[in-house]
Amino acid sequence: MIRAIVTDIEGTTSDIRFVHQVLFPYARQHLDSWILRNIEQPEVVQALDNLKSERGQPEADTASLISVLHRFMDEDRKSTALKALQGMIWREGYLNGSFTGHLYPDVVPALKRWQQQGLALYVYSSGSVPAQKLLFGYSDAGDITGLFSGYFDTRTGAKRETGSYQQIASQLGLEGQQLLFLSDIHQELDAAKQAGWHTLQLIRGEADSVSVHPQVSSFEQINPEKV
Ligand SMILES: CSCCC(=O)C(=O)COP(=O)(O)O
Ligand SMILES: [Mg+2]
Repeated sequence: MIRAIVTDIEGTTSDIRFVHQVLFPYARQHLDSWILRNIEQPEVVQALDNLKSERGQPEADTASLISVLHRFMDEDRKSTALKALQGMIWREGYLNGSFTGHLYPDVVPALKRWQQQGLALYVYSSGSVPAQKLLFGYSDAGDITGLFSGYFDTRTGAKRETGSYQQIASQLGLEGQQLLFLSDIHQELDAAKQAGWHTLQLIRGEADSVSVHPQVSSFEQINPEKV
């Protein structure tokens, strides 16, 4: 029996185009000036120190770190340091009204229904936990953070690694068979399935004929009692 649902964001609750055509360009456009303006903020120092560690370059200067961050953005690298900094930059965009977090219209009614059924709801995304809270806190449907009991990001591990799902299950005190993971990416679902989780693939756009996971095109089609 499913006790908790863990959802991906990009391509699952929210349009990939919002992430790739709104959020990522905003971070790219503001990255250099934002870092230089905030270089002494402890969370920025921490993220840049983490980037130096990720790169094995403890002596790297700010200019070379900024250039690494641009390369990571070009490659859509799920670097924890980049994701932390993107989240900090997006905060300004949400607060100044540049954008709101996109949600497919079927998402909030389903989340509310599942919560009323007694299921606990969680998020697992490569976006940092603060970035996840911003997207759901300043979403098209207003602040829906109250629907979630917790958030996981790459600090728990990469989304295509089975160990990440074992780690999340252990932190939630649940068995894999009590957990359902929703994602658009079959490699992420493969990793979750390997950890014993139930899986459902969201097909919001292009078909995925290689996937072995059950597929739906909307949260409306999901009945957690029948997975
Ligand atoms: C918090 S929304 C931004 C998501 C993001 O930064 C990202 O890289 C999406 O990665 P995911 O693994 O969730 O597809
Ligand atoms: Mg996704």
